[in-house]
Amino acid sequence: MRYGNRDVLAGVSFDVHSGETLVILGPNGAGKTTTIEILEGFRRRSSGEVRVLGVDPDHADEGWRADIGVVLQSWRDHGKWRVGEFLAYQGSYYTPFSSASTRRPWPVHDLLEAVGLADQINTPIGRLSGGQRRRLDIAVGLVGRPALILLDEPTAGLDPEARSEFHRIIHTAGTRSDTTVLLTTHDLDEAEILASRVLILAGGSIIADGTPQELARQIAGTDEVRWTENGVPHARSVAESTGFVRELFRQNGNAIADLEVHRASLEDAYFALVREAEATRTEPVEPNAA
Ligand SMILES: Nc1ncnc2c1ncn2[C@@H]1O[C@H](COP(=O)(O)OP(=O)(O)OP(=O)(O)O)[C@@H](O)[C@H]1O
Repeated sequence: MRYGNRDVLAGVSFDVHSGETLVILGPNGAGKTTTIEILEGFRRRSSGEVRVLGVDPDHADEGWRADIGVVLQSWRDHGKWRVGEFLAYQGSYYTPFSSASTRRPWPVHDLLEAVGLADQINTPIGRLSGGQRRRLDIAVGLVGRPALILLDEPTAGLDPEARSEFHRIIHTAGTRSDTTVLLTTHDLDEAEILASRVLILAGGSIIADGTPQELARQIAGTDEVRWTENGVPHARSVAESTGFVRELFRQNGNAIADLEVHRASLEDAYFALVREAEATRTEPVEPNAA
């Protein structure tokens, strides 16, 4: 993707498999929204190949669109509509695309129940709180029971309870078991909870691609195990903490107390990778002649 003479995405190449939850991480301006918008068909790429559910999004038809759910960073304003009637209206678009295997749309009452907005069914959208509004955005993304759902920062502005409800919705609530989810977030804990795979974008390129565990191990390398033995503190960095702890207990289980295992986290990996990518992009500074 190029704006003017500036490439904002270059050499970005990845596959997403059916049923996967792919989380795209990256600093501000990395190109996450641009990537999602190209996949949605909202933005025309400058060059390259894209197939989404087997179709080029730049030449897709209504049937393709009905298979895709979208949650944008912010939805257009429909302040005077009531929540229930707005969802029924959005859902009616999907009726012609209903089949025996995928009943469309998702009935309004059930969907509002699933996203925690059942009590707001008659509330005008303009009177929803920010978090309730975000739940509605998510409901709009799900109303067609999509095969693929694309979400741009879906949990921005949600309180911790709403956030964890959202995680539950993404995992289960009525979505098809083979639903593929692609989402962007700045929340590394969320990525660790949701992702079957993580892509890290920085400066318009993919700098990492793997499961959260693979990325954490690849970068941070080791787990930290701490314990006391007969009251004496010990600490050890090990590659595989489960086996180490098993052996520790086998050898001297009764003397061991205060066991703590700190596993290498996605957060450790994320910061290490982004720092490395940013360092290699920085122009070398001329040494001072003095
Ligand atoms: N219409 C546009 N014209 C020119 N440049 C643009 C346009 N839209 C986006 N960009 C640039 O493309 C780059 C990628 O932007 P994008 O919004 O995809 O990043 P992002 O990773 O989603 O960022 P954030 O985390 O802040 O949402 C940025 O440098 C941005 O300034």
